[in-house]
Amino acid sequence: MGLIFAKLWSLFGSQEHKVIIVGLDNAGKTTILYQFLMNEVVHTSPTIGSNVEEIVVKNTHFLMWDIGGQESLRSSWNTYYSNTEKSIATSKTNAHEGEETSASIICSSFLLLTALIESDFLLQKKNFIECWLMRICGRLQFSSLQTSRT
Ligand SMILES: Nc1nc2c(ncn2[C@@H]2O[C@H](COP(=O)(O)OP(=O)(O)OP(=O)(O)O)[C@@H](O)[C@H]2O)c(=O)[nH]1
Ligand SMILES: [Mg+2]
Repeated sequence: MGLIFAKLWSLFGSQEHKVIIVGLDNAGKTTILYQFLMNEVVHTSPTIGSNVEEIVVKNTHFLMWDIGGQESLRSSWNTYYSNTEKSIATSKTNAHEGEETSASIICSSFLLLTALIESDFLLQKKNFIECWLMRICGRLQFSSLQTSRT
């Protein structure tokens, strides 16, 4: 685990990195963004367009883009992908549609969140992030991937 984190951290360096949070409407993207930022669950409304916030972990700046997931907005998702190094995917726990989420995005999500979990800054969010990851793993049957990374 430590080795994976070291490799990831060397990739991140001390620059600014663009991260997008994608998923279907009502999946919890905006909730996650502000949970990262404020460590609390905030009241949300459906996102029209996007929200963007900066999170600083040590010297690394993550520009987090939370993109609206309503059906009418999904055709614009690809416009957010330029210069994006990492994506965080969200899926509903009780919706069949969640399976549309691609495995590659889930893998990226694992890599980024594994790094964030190891950082001092987000240590207090460890339980929240782990629960969320397990939720995704359970939904998409990725438990073997999680095991292989520990
Ligand atoms: N029970 C439960 N509710 C959640 C969770 N995450 C988000 N919610 C609720 O789900 C609703 C939608 O959350 P949002 O974060 O606005 O969803 P979103 O993915 O940003 O939705 P769009 O902006 O429409 O794409 C809100 O009422 C949240 O409080 C969760 O983990 N558990
Ligand atoms: Mg939203």
